[in-house]
Amino acid sequence: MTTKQLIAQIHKKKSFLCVGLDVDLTKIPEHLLKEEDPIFAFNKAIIDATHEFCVAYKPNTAFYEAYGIKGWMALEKTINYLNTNYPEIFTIADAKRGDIGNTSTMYAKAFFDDLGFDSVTIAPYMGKDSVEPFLAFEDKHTILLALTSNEGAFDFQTKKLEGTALYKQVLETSKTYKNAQNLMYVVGATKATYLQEIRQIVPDNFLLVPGVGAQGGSLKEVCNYGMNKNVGLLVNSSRGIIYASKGENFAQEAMKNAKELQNQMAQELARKF
Ligand SMILES: O=C(O)c1cc(=O)[nH]c(=O)n1[C@@H]1O[C@H](COP(=O)(O)O)[C@@H](O)[C@H]1O
Repeated sequence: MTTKQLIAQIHKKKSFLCVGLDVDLTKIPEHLLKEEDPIFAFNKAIIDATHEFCVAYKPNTAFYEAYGIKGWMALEKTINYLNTNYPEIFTIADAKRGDIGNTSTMYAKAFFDDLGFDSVTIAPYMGKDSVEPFLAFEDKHTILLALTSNEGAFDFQTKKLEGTALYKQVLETSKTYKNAQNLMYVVGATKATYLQEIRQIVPDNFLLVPGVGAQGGSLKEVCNYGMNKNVGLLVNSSRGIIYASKGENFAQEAMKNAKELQNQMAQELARKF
């Protein structure tokens, strides 16, 4: 999906919500555990109930890898289900990869060619030659970790190196990479006050913003500081939506939570556009 198509979907649905599909078998309704593939059954129900209110889904691959071959097959079924039934939805493989060049090429093939995701999250620590193999897929998006939502972000990301915070160097340097126009960046909602400065460095790129909901980030602050002329935001909530209820009505309750966030987003969009 192109950035232009993503922006059109955001305006059409009045939403820049990304629903995180972080499936934990201990948290899903018990009746689903009897299904042949409980993870996919859960995802299918959540997707069918929430797709009207969001523009993206983000399965975090850890939650699939943890269940071995069955988990990986559930991930494959989930992305195939999305690509077949909801091709207008932007898909993110939250895999946080990045390695020496030839290995990154294989990761890129896995998520872009084999699974058919629109984008993948990448850790920038290994630098240019670890990121460019993902950017070589010109019709795909590479989402680089910039300033993450967790406490450990202060260990390295905000530390100054030659006078400039490391996360700012990630933003500046990655702009020089080949096909940098296909870069998006992760900025945690819990770090919303940093967004003003981040927008000075990357005014045009989309930002994937996790951390509203379970981690306590504020959607309003994210919008105030992070929205650009093309909206430029995908705000993710995982647990806050998909685990709204453990009962038979889990999908309806997830829909209510997705709709509530979408409503808030529609108000923010109406203020700006
Ligand atoms: O790359 C991410 O998506 C990510 C980056 C970050 O800084 N913080 C963060 O929480 N995430 C992911 O976003 C999701 C947040 O989930 P909830 O806290 O349940 O909404 C998880 O899949 C995290 O791995």
